[in-house]
Amino acid sequence: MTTPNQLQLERGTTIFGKWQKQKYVVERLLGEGANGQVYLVHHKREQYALKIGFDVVDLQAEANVLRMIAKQQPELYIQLLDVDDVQLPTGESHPFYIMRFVEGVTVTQFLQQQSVDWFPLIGLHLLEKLSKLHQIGWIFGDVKADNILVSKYGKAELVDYGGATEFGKSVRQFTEIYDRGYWNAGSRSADFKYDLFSFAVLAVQLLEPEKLNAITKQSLPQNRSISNLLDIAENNGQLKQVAPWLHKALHGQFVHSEESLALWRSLLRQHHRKKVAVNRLPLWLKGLAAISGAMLAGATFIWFIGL
Ligand SMILES: Nc1ncnc2c1ncn2[C@@H]1O[C@H](COP(=O)(O)OP(=O)(O)OP(=O)(O)O)[C@@H](O)[C@H]1O
Repeated sequence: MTTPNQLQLERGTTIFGKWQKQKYVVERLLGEGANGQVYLVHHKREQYALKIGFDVVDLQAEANVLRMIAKQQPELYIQLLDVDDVQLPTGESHPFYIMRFVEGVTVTQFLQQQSVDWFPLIGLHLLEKLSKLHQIGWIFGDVKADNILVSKYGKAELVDYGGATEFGKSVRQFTEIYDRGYWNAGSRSADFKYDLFSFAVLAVQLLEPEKLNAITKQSLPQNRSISNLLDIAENNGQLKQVAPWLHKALHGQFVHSEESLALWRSLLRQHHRKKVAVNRLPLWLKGLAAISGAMLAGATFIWFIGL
């Protein structure tokens, strides 16, 4: 049996479905993970993503989840076009399914290529998607950088619904550092707060990767806690802007998903207003503001050491 890292479909390979008799032509590999490989393919002049797996039961379960969510929440634009098996020239049979091709690069690459200033807007798009999923009683489960693709203008999409789980069930698939249990902050039972927690860890990871890495490497499992994450956030300008949101998400204090979305939006608006106000100041006033800022910092320092 071929193992995940042995399978390699060359450009131009034709995938012919055993049962549905549809034909797909491979363009290139989009990505791979523990459950399979995802290829860009074309079919009747349209581009799609084809996920080919190694375990029939796992892939079928994933396809069933996609089908269910697509039906219940059309606003997520999930498409499941075909589910079938293919017999490769090696004689081996593999299950596959066809879904919408999501354009973009991973969120980590996007922030590196553009700027971390895009993070609040990308975060908003993601929270909107998560909230749509929560509305129908499902969580995404495996919120992590590799499962977020970002295209032009910071438009973010979730890929890999393999971890999607109905409220109340045990989370089907998760990645350690984004997991609430890993931080001794709650169970692995699916509720909307689970996704929001992972999103908060993701925020810290995207903006302070080294500091987060140091904590996960150095601290003993029993000593890991959300205060480690909040301490990092306090000392980062971008994270500080959304600190009230991170605090609530990490403590599991949001009452529903829409509340979290509304808070993120209002923090974004506040930040935007501040930026606009500073940009509108005449140059001489900006200088004065900078000087008074420095004076304020100095005064605060003197006040501190005087105590
Ligand atoms: N619909 C899609 N459009 C474009 N790229 C995709 C799509 N689905 C998946 N990918 C790419 O393929 C990669 C691997 O896919 P996926 O995460 O589904 O595999 P996996 O085996 O379930 O991975 P993991 O082990 O992380 O769970 C993704 O990280 C993403 O880069």
